[in-house]
Amino acid sequence: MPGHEEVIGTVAGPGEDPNEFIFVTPADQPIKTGEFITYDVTVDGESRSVFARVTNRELIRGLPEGFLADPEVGPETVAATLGVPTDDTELYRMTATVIGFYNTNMETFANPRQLPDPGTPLSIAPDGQLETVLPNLGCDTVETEVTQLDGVAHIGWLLNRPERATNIHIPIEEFASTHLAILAATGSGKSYTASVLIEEMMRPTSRASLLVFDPHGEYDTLAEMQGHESFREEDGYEPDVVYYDPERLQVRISELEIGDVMAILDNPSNRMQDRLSTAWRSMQNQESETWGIDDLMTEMRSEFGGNDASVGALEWRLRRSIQRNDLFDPEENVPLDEIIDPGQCTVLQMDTLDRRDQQLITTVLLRRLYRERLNDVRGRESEVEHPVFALFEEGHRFAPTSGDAPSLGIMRTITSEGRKFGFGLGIISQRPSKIDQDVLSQCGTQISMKIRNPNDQDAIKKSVEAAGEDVLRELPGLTPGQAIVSGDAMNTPALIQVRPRRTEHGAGSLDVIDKWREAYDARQREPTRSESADFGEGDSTGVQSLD
Ligand SMILES: Nc1ncnc2c1ncn2[C@@H]1O[C@H](COP(=O)(O)OP(=O)(O)OP(=O)(O)O)[C@@H](O)[C@H]1O
Repeated sequence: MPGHEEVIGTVAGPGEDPNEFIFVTPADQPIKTGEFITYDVTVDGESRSVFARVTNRELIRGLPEGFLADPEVGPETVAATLGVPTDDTELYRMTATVIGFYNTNMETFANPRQLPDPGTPLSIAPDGQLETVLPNLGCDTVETEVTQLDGVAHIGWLLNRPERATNIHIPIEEFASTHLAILAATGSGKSYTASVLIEEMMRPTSRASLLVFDPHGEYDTLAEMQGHESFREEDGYEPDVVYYDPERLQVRISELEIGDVMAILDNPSNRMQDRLSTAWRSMQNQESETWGIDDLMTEMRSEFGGNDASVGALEWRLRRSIQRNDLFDPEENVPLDEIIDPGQCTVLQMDTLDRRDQQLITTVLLRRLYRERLNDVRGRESEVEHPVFALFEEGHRFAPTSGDAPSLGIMRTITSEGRKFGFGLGIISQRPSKIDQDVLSQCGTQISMKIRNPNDQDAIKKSVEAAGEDVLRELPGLTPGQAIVSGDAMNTPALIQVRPRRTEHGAGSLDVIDKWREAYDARQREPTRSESADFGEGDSTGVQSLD
């Protein structure tokens, strides 16, 4: 309450936008843009603390005549309220946007639809209140102790405040059901932030069922959660971290849909497409789910005759692209019960698979999981009887704006429908402009970090409606680990410092200079070939042996 907190400035008058007001503050008040301030107003006869965000800051020297929007509030009044002398005082002219007062019935902000009167004293919003009202935690009082709530993820603290002064806990259920996007340029802390959230989701209070699609092998160190005391509970809980290596990733051929097969085959002619679709459909209508390319060819020949040129050409392509690729198998499929379990984080390591194979295994796995979630919610027998959250590194690879990624269709389906079936997706990407707009705009919670590329900034602005221009202006200036959190998990966007990981971070870039120096030193210590030969070691050259 402003009455209890130190006054840091005074309202001068309205700003340009209907929700904006201008206030002045002396230079010794370190108010940064993005800071949350508060003032009291009476709404329907009740005194309310309204929160506002500082969006702009300009230095003004002295108090020019006519500066204040309301002529009734003279410079002396402002200066007197601030307790500073009027002569030679440096003042800042600040712009703030009203967020609203926290309505404990609606459990979110309500806009009072009236700007503060000129002369209204302003205070810095108290840390404890911000912890309760900034994230969408559904608290019914601003005094709630958020660390006591179940299912919250401690992601970090407000950037404008001292370290750990205003901790931000976001509701896991919100981002895990209405999807998440983590967007940032390379090296800005995407996989670090994703790992922080994984850690939070795997703690004893949440025990999530997570699947990480990892095309680069960046999540090796999550295994440290096993045996780490922050993740253990007295009832015996400890997260299970399972690494699934590429050799174990297999797709049963009958799980492929005709669209997937067309994407695998190089540009088949219309006639080939026609032949293949007919035969594929008849195979899918069979009872057996374990058939291979030989069975498919038998079917095609019986339909179109053994001498059909298109059938011959298809056979060659099918054998080359499917039969000889270890990813596909007439029988084997990744068993869902090996990769999905509550309290289990499975990392699907796809680093040795090419892009097309990564997309195909992803397509088929997502389709199977979605089917099982649908069955579960509809009361039918299901292999996956609990919600699932799947996280995608290089999200633009699986849901690209252009190209023919077979995974795009199922990614769109899950982002638009998954919420109803307890299936959430997290898309991580350094190229937001290369992610399908439908998929990106369905990601309800966004964590945006440093992004300089103008196209990527535009993509974020378009899809991250919740963040607002003034907050997004910060994007290019962020440093690694700093982020804007916005969307469903927040009542209003906030600029945060992501907390340090509990486990080691394994995805840092190589320390090139150290590696060169080490390699050079190692090379210096090796005996040269001629020295080895002198000592009778290793291969000697023909010339030396003749000597
Ligand atoms: N919250 C943080 N606290 C401390 N250090 C951090 C934080 N976030 C990122 N870093 C540092 O920044 C480095 C890069 O982070 P990270 O590997 O997550 O980047 P990235 O955006 O995933 O990069 P890439 O696109 O190359 O995978 C980390 O190795 C770490 O040193």
